[in-house]
Amino acid sequence: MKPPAPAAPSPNGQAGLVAGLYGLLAALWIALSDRLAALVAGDTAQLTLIQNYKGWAFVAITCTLLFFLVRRSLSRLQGSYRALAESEALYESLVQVMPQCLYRMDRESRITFANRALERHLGKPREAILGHSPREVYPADLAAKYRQDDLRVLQGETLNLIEEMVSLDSEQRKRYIEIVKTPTYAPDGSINGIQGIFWDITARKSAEEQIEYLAHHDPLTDLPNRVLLRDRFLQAQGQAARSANRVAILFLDLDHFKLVNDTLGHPIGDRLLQAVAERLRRGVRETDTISRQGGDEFVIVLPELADPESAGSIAGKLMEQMHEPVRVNGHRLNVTFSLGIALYPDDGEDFDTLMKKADTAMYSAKEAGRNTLRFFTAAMNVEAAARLKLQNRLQRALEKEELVLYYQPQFDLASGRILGAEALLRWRDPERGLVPPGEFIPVAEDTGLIGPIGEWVIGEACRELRRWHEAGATDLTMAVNLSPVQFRRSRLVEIAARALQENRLPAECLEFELTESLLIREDAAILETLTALKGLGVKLSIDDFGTGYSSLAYLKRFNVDKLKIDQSFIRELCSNPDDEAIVSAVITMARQLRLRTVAEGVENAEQATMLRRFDCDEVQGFLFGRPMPAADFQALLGHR
Ligand SMILES: Nc1nc2c(ncn2[C@@H]2O[C@H](COP(=O)(O)O[C@H]3[C@@H](O)[C@H](n4cnc5c(=O)[nH]c(N)nc54)O[C@@H]3COP(=O)(O)O)[C@@H](O)[C@H]2O)c(=O)[nH]1
Repeated sequence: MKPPAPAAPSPNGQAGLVAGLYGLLAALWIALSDRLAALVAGDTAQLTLIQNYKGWAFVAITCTLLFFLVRRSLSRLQGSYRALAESEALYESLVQVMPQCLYRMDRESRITFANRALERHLGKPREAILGHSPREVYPADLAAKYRQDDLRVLQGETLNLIEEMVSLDSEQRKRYIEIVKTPTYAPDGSINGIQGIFWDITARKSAEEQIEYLAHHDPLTDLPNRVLLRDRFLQAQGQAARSANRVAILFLDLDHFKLVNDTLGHPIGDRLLQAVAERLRRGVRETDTISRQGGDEFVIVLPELADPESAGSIAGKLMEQMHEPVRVNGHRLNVTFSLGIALYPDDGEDFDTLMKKADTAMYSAKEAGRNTLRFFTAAMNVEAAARLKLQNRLQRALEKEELVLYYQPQFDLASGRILGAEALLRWRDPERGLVPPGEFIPVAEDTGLIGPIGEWVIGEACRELRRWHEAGATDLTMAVNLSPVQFRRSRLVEIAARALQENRLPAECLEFELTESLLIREDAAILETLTALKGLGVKLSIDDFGTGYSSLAYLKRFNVDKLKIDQSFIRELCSNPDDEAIVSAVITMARQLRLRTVAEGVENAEQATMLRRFDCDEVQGFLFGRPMPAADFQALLGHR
């Protein structure tokens, strides 16, 4: 917008006023002075005298008048000069200290004014800027863009121009600026140039870009997140709809990742996720999108697939890629995952439906034993609904006191004396009756419910053992199963110590059954917990011995007391020479290491006879007694 002209007194008007006043005074003097002199003079001599002096009087009066008028004008002018100088100084100081870059240009885009901020921005002194045009400062494409904008301003098409542009600073780095350009006007109102003010918004721009990136990526793995994945799926869906191809959604969940997190700690878990992300990246095409959904879940969108089999073979390759263990901080971790596949348009049209179905298929792969893949089928929906229901109901089972412990007796093989029992969890579900632990413990581990459930099991097993001791069976022991997940989540040592103290039980009559998978992890926290448990005086045994890992080093490191030979070796002990050899070897080795042995799953007398021949210390199995409710176990004790 053209600026309004400042309101100043007109010089012609001022001069005309002075001349008019003077003319009026002179005319009045000429017309009236002689008459006035004749009127006031008493005689001719007096009149002559007055006439002699009246000319001088006129000069004196007009000089005085001129003096005051000129002085008034000059002091006004001086005031204006002073005000102008002050405003000029103010303007100059503001313009020079302002952080924004300010410049003026003529119609040919030659810079006629530049403030210090612009000098700093360009890294050049004012002399090197003035008289030059952006063409000499910026690369051709940038200068051309600036000139285009300038022409619009010069034509008055766009008077104010605010836009984000790219500029180059003194080190030729790309900077983002926001700029306002307005025309400048000559006194006759014509546009004679451009003035521009711009400021650096690079920091804001990169913060915006960072926010934008974070909104679409997973910070741990740098992979796209669900938001970006949805976008990519929509693009792939559009292409597939045109080409009559398919899009596959692969839902991957690492097997036993919780265990890694819970036993080796979150930093190792994070590194593992990063390593897995890297391997997945290597296993897919540029056009495929891998994303992390959070936790240990990854989702891959495969666009433009000709047939469902292609999705299966890509998924198979990804699984093969995991065969090589992942090395993290000196740990060699075997990584497998369960993978579910849903296809567009076969299994659904929209992203959310397909994600849900791929997730359901992944769960089905987990249930099928993990480290496998499943395509979605309609029957899986029914299973998924059942699993969700189980999760919700298990949450309430503990509060509603629906969990119970059964006790399976353990015997000294040589004497047949009852030594104690293993506490085995059951869920007395009002809908389904007695539910075995295998059906709900994995769900409890997945949801974190194993913490409170495990705490209740330890407390209840100790209360029951107290009852037996009070009934006189003070030599009996109680074995309790521990889930590896309980090791990091709950305060295991504190819980065990409290249960023993509240029930006034000696620590050595409580035994924790641990899995081999827990012990092979070289984790300081696990070692610390096990050492503290041993410090309390409780016993440790290794459950399902022989089915897990072949490293026996942990037997020494964790100071265990007992090996429980897995029932899979006992089942065919009398008919399979391999099982016979394994059981015999384990018992011999345990004896050398001064560890006790328990054979579990003993179902017939032949097995018991052979175990006796091998000098096995203890037995547990249906031959001697099934897991039973507390009342039945107490009755059993009454008959000893
Ligand atoms: N973290 C926790 N895990 C628990 C708890 N309670 C049980 N469990 C785990 O569930 C597994 C299965 O237990 P269950 O279904 O009770 O089976 C036990 C016995 O019933 C069964 N058994 C015993 N003798 C025989 C036999 O002669 N034949 C035969 N076919 N089965 C038999 O073996 C299971 C006991 O095994 P183990 O623990 O290895 O001694 C169970 O293995 C636990 O892992 C719990 O409170 N917390």
